[in-house]
Amino acid sequence: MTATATVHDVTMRFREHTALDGVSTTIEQDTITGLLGRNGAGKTTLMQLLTGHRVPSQGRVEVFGGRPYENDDVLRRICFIKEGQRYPEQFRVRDALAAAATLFPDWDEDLAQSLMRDFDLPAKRTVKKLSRGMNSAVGIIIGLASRAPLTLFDEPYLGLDAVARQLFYDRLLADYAEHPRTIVLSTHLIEEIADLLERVILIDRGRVLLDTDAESLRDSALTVSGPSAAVQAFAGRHELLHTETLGGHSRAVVRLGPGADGEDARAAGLAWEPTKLQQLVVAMSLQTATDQSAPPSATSPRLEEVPR
Ligand SMILES: Nc1ncnc2c1ncn2[C@@H]1O[C@H](COP(=O)(O)OP(=O)(O)OP(=O)(O)O)[C@@H](O)[C@H]1O
Repeated sequence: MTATATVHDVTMRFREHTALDGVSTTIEQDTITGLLGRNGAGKTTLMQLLTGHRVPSQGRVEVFGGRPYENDDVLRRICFIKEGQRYPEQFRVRDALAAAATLFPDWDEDLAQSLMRDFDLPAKRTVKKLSRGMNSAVGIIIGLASRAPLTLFDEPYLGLDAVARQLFYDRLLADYAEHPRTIVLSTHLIEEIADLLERVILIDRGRVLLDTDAESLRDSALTVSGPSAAVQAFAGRHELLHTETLGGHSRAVVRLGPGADGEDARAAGLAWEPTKLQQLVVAMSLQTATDQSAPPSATSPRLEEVPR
């Protein structure tokens, strides 16, 4: 495995608030990584560090072997599409794309034009007259057509309808297959992108809860149901993440011990089904929420905006 980016024991503080707390991870080359987590978990902050928009309070971030902050050699290989990205108001759509074309050495104009048609974007309309979804489509087109060796999409969907989102996933996958590169995607629409992901990083309250390949993650948890006593006994042999009980019947999300699979649940007299990525993420995030009686922010007297 070759790393496109490595994050070594990174802490990011905004005055009293710790947005990232001792985070270490690797973004593997030519993979699609999903950056998941609840609101305020620290996803955008991590992306800002990877793209040189911020410098960590502690620790080290390396992208393409160098520190990204003010490092042109690294930054010209990165495309970062932010949530609700804005463009200069006087720009027409085609001006925004033309500006992007000058920024990214691997820009593919044919791809940009074909995506314009897919998303039905009017080239001559000024960006200030675009709907929210159309504005997001401009970001998605730039992100894909940049063919940047490291492309990050931070919740790129604001206002984008289901058809346009599906178009994004399809075109991303098709272009990635032909031109492998490193893609990081943060989203709350987990089930929609679950099949796209090769790696998953789950962040919760500034810490990494999960950092694994999507394949083994899919096999690592089961949702079991049956008589409460049997569910409890089964969960006791593995790791219980979440449970719901009604009458004498329980349904639980269980993280399996080594070598275990659905057959073990069946042998225990339980019905089982694979746990969807979204269920797993919710269960793990809720588990840490109940484990920690007070959220970290409760100990922060005041949150203040810290300018760059
Ligand atoms: N400039 C800032 N000044 C102060 N606090 C900040 C700043 N930027 C982020 N934070 C705080 O850091 C934490 C992590 O924020 P971040 O934007 O990284 O979360 P996120 O996982 O991207 O959330 P969301 O899914 O809601 O976009 C939050 O508590 C946020 O309020």
